Amino acid sequence: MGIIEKIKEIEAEMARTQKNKATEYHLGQLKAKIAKLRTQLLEPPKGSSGAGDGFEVTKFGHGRVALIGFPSVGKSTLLTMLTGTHSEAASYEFTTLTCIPGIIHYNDTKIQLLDLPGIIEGASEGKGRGRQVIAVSKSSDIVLMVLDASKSEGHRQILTKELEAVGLRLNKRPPQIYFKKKKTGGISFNSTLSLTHVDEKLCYQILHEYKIHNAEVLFREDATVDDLIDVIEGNRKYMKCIYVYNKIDVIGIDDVDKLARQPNSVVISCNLKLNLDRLLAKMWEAMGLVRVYTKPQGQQPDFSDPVVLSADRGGCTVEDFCNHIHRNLIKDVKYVLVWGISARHYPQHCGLGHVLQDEDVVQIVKKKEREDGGGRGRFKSHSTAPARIRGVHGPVRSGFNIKI
Ligand SMILES: Nc1nc2c(ncn2[C@@H]2O[C@H](COP(=O)(O)OP(=O)(O)OP(=O)(O)O)[C@@H](O)[C@H]2O)c(=O)[nH]1
Ligand SMILES: [K+]
Ligand SMILES: [Mg+2]
Repeated sequence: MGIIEKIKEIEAEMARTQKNKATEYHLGQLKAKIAKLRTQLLEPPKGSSGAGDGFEVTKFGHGRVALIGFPSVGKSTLLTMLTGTHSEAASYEFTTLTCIPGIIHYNDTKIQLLDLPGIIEGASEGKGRGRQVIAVSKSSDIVLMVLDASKSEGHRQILTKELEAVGLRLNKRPPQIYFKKKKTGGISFNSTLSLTHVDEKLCYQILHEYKIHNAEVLFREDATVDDLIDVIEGNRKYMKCIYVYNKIDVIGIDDVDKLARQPNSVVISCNLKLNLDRLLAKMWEAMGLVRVYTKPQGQQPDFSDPVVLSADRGGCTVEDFCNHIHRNLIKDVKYVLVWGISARHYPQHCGLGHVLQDEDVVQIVKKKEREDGGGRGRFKSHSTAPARIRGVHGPVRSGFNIKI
């Protein structure tokens, strides 16, 4: 029996089993069995490199966004609109057969947008190009799930299930469960609060299913069996997802309003060019990119070319910033001067651990080098730059006046 058949069989058994206190251990065990099989399913076949079939597109820019959706929801139309790169669009399904990259220029950064073939129910088990599409979406920073506003709301659930089946967790944070395998000592099970979904016995059973007999488990929230399995599997990818409802030109205003009010959702129309700026703003926000402008000593900051950092990819500290500029720079840095949202006063003297925020300005002060203006006190008395009020003032550069 193949892996998919085994999964189907267990799913059928779960559907047959009534949910109650007496069956919860058995159901938990079945869930773990399915999770293990799904992980097996994800292992690339021997001798293959994973995605394959022209789907490996070189990463480019400061972040990567994948367009995931059923066929003919308008993914390719959207890529063409946002990037200017042409991707064939047509009224028949599966027009796009491979991965097509484009570049969005936004807020002085470059974001790689990937158009992908449509996926359908069963994609996680290899239907259509599901496996390749999913591999590419895992390689991206966020997902735009493109949906046809005129079609069933159920599509969103189906796609979410497909992505969950391969270990993607959309708009969720990792469960607050500490888990560490040990060599000896048995299993220690603890929690910082009273649990309503999992007890010691159930936890033991799940661990047993994974042949884990020595481990430390600490629940820091009232997590579920699924959460526990996610933590044990350890291969889940937590990603932001924006639900993009396209084609609002063909539905009524009441329906548009309902869709627009859902969390993490944007309603658009490619045909009428409606709300695309809102989509870009949401996408940007979800990516959490941090632009840092460097200010050479004695000169105005260079506002044309930010160093782009990200908390998810590499971190946003002063140290990350320095390493971004040059990997040997760090040993010469005495401290840095920071202007912007992360600074309490301008300029703030900061060490390597200081966490930078979007649109901060940084001047590096090297060892054996005098800082700007000959000293902190004097510099401070000259710095009158007002803190930027988001959304009211323009970007920091316009309201920013650094005395040099
Ligand atoms: N009414 C309307 N139609 C749209 C809109 N955007 C795209 N379409 C149409 O929807 C059809 C499918 O568009 P595509 O861009 O090919 O969709 P896709 O998701 O890339 O499709 P596949 O590559 O086949 O998965 C085309 O006929 C488009 O013209 C829109 O905002 N409103
Ligand atoms: K199409
Ligand atoms: Mg397409």
